[in-house]
Amino acid sequence: MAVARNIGDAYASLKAGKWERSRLVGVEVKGKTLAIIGLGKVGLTVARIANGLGMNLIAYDPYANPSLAAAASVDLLPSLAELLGKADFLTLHTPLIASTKGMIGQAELASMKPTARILNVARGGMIDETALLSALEAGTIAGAGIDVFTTEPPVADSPAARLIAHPKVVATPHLGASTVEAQENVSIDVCTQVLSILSGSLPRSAVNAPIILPEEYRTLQPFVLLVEKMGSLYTQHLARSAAQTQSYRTTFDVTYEGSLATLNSTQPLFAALVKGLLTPITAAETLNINIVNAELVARERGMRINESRSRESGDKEGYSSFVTLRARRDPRSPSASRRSQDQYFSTSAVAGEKAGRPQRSGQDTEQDHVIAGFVSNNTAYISRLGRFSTSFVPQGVLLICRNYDSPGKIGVVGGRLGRAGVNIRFMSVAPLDSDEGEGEEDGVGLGLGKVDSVVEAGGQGKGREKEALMILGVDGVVEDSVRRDLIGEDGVLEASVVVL
Ligand SMILES: NC(=O)C1=CN([C@@H]2O[C@H](COP(=O)(O)OP(=O)(O)OC[C@H]3O[C@@H](n4cnc5c(N)ncnc54)[C@H](O)[C@@H]3O)[C@@H](O)[C@H]2O)C=CC1
Ligand SMILES: O=C(O)C(=O)COP(=O)(O)O
Repeated sequence: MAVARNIGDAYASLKAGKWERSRLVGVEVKGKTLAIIGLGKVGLTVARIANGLGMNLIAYDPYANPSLAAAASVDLLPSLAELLGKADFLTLHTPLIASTKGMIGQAELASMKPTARILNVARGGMIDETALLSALEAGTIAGAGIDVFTTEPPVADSPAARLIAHPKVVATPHLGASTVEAQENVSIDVCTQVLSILSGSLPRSAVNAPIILPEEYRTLQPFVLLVEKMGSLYTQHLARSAAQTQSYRTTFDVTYEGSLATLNSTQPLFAALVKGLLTPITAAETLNINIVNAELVARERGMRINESRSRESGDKEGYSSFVTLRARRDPRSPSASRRSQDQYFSTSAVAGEKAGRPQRSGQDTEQDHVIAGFVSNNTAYISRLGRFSTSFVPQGVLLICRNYDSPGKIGVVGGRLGRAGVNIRFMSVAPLDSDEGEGEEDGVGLGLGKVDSVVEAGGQGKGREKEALMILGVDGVVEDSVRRDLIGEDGVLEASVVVL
């Protein structure tokens, strides 16, 4: 605003005792084109404010999130060259890195309108100070607003110092973040993040992690919880044995479907999966898993995690985003060996690809264990557990029973828990998934270290009867003696207790 209305020059002139109204006529920003280089946190904030001022918004940022840009009414252009010729105001909001250093030099300035005004409040060095000075003097650029310089404070007589002295330049001594509120917010942000990382949550803005914008982070958050619970449920309920789990031979295919597939980064989900898989079998103090170290931890544990995305399935079970975790126990199985070692750690499979979609029915191998889930109203739900279709909130202590789908089972389980004084918070009966055949063992169950959930099989002789799962959310502890009592001809085939 100061550059558009010649505030710096006007201020100096008036203080010098002059009254120069006609020399200091400015321009409106309304209806003008604001070109933004770098549509990150600051760039997007600038765009939203400028939108309110009635400006047309264009941006160049090869890594920007197109949906966030569209939501802020910003037209993302494919090249810097296309952007420059259209700009009435050009504002830079990138970091100073190799690709941005000197990005606006003599040639770029020459390609701009002579009425254009340039702002750099990001980092000194992105605009060539000597070239800008010449363009202002030649009248091929109308004005500049500069908060940051190649050397701070600028050396006397340097191009930066001459820019500061130039009447067409509004200059400030790196004051972008210098407000009472910003300093307070920065302090709060730092403390909040230190606290959250120390308590085991994901870092939101680590410098050595991908950029995840706050909007994206909010979308991801409930899925982070879902995926962590899916991993934990897998380890506690579906992994076949502690020995196999601890050696982590298992290969995991995790598929994000629907709107989740459009996210820039799924690294928080990857980290949550690793954390969930390890939580039930790892000492708490070694569990500080986050987006920075998750891939390393997975590699060290020999876990093979293949992420893929699919934009399809928006209508799957009525939810717009869906996560499927498929565990393949033998990485050398035919389906696994098709992928190269490197691809196991791929975190960027092609959006819309069909390859990563969970394969159903006939294509499930015996060894594959499947857990699927979705988020509704910010709450995570499990929609498939092993061979069974279900819908429950994965939280707290759960007693999971596999039984023949015949009358009386609920009474047996309810009665035994009642006698043990265990309160049932909710119960969900899960039939076989419609794609599943009957009578196959699904390998449910397994006792795992920290979680007291040894499973025993009973009544195996009736293999042709249809089965179902009973999932009970309970308050407090289910003693192992109670769990064992449930297993038998009249009750259930398997029972396990998981803590989520
Ligand atoms: N003057 C001051 O006091 C302040 C300056 N800053 C500076 O503002 C800049 C932006 O900060 P944030 O928005 O928080 O950063 P950010 O990391 O959220 O956004 C930077 C954006 O630049 C984009 N980018 C990276 N390389 C690019 C390239 N070659 N061409 C086009 N776009 C590219 C990235 O994709 C990203 O969207 C930083 O340099 C920061 O240090 C930030 C706050 C205060
Ligand atoms: O946050 C930034 O990038 C800044 O440039 C702010 O700098 P400061 O913290 O005021 O020294």
